[in-house]
Amino acid sequence: MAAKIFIDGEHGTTGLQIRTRMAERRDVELLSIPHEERRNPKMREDLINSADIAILCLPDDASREAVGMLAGNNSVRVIDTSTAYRVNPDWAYGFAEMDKDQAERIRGARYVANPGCYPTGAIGLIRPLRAAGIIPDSYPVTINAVSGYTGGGKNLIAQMEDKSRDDHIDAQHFLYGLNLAHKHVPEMTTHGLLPRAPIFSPSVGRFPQGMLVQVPLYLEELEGEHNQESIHALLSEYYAGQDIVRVVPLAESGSLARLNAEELAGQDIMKIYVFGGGAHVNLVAQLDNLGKGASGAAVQNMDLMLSA
Ligand SMILES: NC(=O)C1=CN([C@@H]2O[C@H](COP(=O)(O)OP(=O)(O)OC[C@H]3O[C@@H](n4cnc5c(N)ncnc54)[C@H](OP(=O)(O)O)[C@@H]3O)[C@@H](O)[C@H]2O)C=CC1
Ligand SMILES: CC(=O)N[C@@H](CCC(=O)OP(=O)(O)O)C(=O)O
Repeated sequence: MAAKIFIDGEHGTTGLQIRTRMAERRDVELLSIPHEERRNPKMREDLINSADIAILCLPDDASREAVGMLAGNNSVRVIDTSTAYRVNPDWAYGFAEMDKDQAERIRGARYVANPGCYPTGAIGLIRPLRAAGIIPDSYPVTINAVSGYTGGGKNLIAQMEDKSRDDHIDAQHFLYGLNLAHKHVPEMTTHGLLPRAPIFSPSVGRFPQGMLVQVPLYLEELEGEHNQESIHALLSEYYAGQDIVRVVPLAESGSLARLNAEELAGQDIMKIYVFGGGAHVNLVAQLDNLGKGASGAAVQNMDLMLSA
């Protein structure tokens, strides 16, 4: 029998992309809410409680409200794409490749918190080196990133595209999160296995989908003797045996003069590059903020849960 899936927030940016990815599938039955009823609490509550898996594509507060609608229900499983539960130990963190047992945790979980787009890149770069003891506790980790503007949902999309709005943004590229307290920092710290918060500086470019996340490192400050090759070998081994997170061979990355933030738009994979050489390396993750950074990961997690 087809599994019943309800996407609460199906008319938003992340929800629509999940719906598109499931359109041709016969193994799932999508329970749908009409656009004009999308904020109707009674209808949402009925649909959430009728699903095998509810995928929440809502702002944090609305996600918490949706989870509250499941009081007394012990069967519906939840994937939440918001920030609300990402560092909650009762929820499995939905980044299947982040360590060897994570896919199994997701498969067996009732509650799965889908990672943020920036944390997917940052954790993907940092966690293997922290797990191996190569980035010491004292290392001052910094993360710089650029996202496509769909990362800000319907509101930012309208601000970027609609010139008639009072709050129209005409910049080609802007920094934000200038107080260095972006909502993703706790998630990067926890799942990056960092003993203190990294400095995270996000930015947005005038392109809809795509993302680059950079973690530059001083090799001499790492634990043990390291060079570009040894860091690359460690990451390659860490991500061996699956094909969603791909470590780009040094021969390929070494021949690049530029890296395009939009390269993986429309794809659900993430590529990891080890640039640099000499005294420094720059670890870079390239992904689609709506792919492995949101909707692609949600569908991957749903598939894991359905395979339990
Ligand atoms: N966009 C991205 O790249 C990523 C987004 N996320 C997260 O995914 C979640 C959804 O984001 P995104 O799709 O970008 O946002 P959007 O603003 O594009 O979509 C959110 C949807 O939720 C609906 N909604 C808002 N409040 C309520 C409510 N109280 N009850 C029912 N429906 C409601 C909105 O309705 P209305 O049309 O009326 O506003 C809209 O359809 C957020 O938590 C976001 O942080 C995570 C990773 C990446
Ligand atoms: C470009 C942009 O605005 N991006 C969003 C994060 C996108 C994302 O990962 O969303 P959640 O963590 O909210 O689920 C932001 O910085 O708030």
